[in-house]
Amino acid sequence: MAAVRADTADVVVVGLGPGGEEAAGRLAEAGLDVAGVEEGLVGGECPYYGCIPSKIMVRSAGLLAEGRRIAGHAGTVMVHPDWRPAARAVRGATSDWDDKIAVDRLVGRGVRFLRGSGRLTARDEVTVADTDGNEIAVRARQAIVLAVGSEPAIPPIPGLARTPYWTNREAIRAEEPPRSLLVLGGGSVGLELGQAFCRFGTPVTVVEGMQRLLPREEPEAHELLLKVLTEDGIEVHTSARVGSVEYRDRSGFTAYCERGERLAAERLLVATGRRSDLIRLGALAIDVDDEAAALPVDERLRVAPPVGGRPGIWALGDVTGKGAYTHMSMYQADVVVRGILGEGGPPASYHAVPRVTFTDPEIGAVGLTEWEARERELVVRTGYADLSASARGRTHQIGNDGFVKLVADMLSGVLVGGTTAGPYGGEVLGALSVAVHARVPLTVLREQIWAYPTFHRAIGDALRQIG
Ligand SMILES: Cc1cc2nc3c(=O)[nH]c(=O)nc-3n(C[C@H](O)[C@H](O)[C@H](O)COP(=O)(O)OP(=O)(O)OC[C@H]3O[C@@H](n4cnc5c(N)ncnc54)[C@H](O)[C@@H]3O)c2cc1C
Ligand SMILES: NC(=O)c1ccc[n+]([C@@H]2O[C@H](COP(=O)([O-])OP(=O)(O)OC[C@H]3O[C@@H](n4cnc5c(N)ncnc54)[C@H](O)[C@@H]3O)[C@@H](O)[C@H]2O)c1
Repeated sequence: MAAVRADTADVVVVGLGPGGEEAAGRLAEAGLDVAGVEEGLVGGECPYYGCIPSKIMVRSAGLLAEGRRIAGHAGTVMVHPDWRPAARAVRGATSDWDDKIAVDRLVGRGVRFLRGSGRLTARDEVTVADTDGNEIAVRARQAIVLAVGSEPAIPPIPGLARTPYWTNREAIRAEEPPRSLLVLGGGSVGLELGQAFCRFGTPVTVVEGMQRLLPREEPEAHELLLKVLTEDGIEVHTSARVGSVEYRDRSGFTAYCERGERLAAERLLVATGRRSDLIRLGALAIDVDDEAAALPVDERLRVAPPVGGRPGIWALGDVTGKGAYTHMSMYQADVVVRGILGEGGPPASYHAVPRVTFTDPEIGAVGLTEWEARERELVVRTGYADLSASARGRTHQIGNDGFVKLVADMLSGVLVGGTTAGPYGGEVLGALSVAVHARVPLTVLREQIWAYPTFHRAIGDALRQIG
């Protein structure tokens, strides 16, 4: 067995996804000796298997959909989908899943890069094992940052584990669209990728266990998506539990639902959420329950503060369970960096977390849903505006489905949440995000002039309903 080498650093960052890379780079630029540990690709899920390649696929699919909308509005056009340019663009954006550019960028910022799997082996120590079995035990003088992200959570459905199912990773690397696709999970991954493949000609079936698609968002978002996805040709099953899964080389996958449906497809995409592996991380070494769903953090993202000369332990990104988004990981990285450098500044605040599901129409949302606001016993009033009935909706014509829904707390007189669904729904969200984040008083918002005829003008229409 190879000997364990010993090393020290001011800061050890474990996991170099969007947040870990940002934190490591900034701390090194501030003059600290930073060891950055990554077992996969520097940059993490987002640039190689998540946000970026999936949005390239969504954009290519969106072009096809727009092309098909020309008929009856602006002439005639023959649309022949071709997956190859989309796959080529994905390969280009990911450098064919090679992180050399990212590693060079990181090292250029002054980070000492260690390729390997990091495991907590003491309160102040991370042991890094490379694929050859070599180990380095790195003792942190000042801080350890845990930024290990998440991986797909695979439900324990009988038969599933033995099959060659896809997760987002295989779907993103697809060299051709499947002949047919069964999607398990009607969340962001399942709906974005399902709709994209559908528009390239794949018959798609979505199976969602809860009553609604995007169950954490407003019910109106589900209603809208159910309508447009069904119009796209996607078969949607909600409140559907898959009891078992079978796979045969010739016929592909068959999923047997508990209420009797038998669903067959060439490919099965499992998109049922994410999990973080705290056992593999060695969380017990820092007295954290390694069966927990996330690392417990305080408002400064500390798992354990620095005490008695021992380094502080910080966490950021998906592993904190505060919202699995790249912007969350980057936001938390800023709080962590300020904490380690002793710069002060505001703690983390989650009252205005924005999120966008990049279906067509896009579902943007920020802050609380109506249900969440009522659960908190706020004095809730809501406003709703239908985009297709707005001036911009009427000029936009086909593809104008969408709505704006606002959630106000009348006691504090501010918006506490909202949803902007529709064409460019994620962009329209910007205005609402500012209002919820900055707690702009309703009295001030009501005086705002909303440009005519824009989609965001529907925010003004919905505000009038709140009164
Ligand atoms: C298909 C898909 C689409 C998405 N689209 C969007 C989107 O449009 N917008 C958005 O905001 N978010 C999106 N997300 C979510 C986003 O990708 C994640 O929230 C984000 O990547 C999380 O960043 P992170 O820094 O927490 O960690 P990750 O990106 O998960 O990176 C963690 C890194 O740590 C490494 N690691 C793990 N354990 C160890 C260890 N023990 N030792 C060493 N290294 C380790 C991993 O290899 C990985 O590189 C999408 C996700 C998916 C799957
Ligand atoms: N545009 C974006 O920002 C974006 C895009 C993709 C992913 N993400 C992030 O990645 C995370 C993971 O995405 P995801 O879509 O895998 O997870 P998700 O949690 O958003 O959705 C998973 C869905 O699967 C359902 N489900 C769970 N178990 C099931 C089962 N056995 N049978 C049927 N349905 C089941 C859940 O009810 C849920 O609706 C998201 O939560 C999000 O934070 C973000």
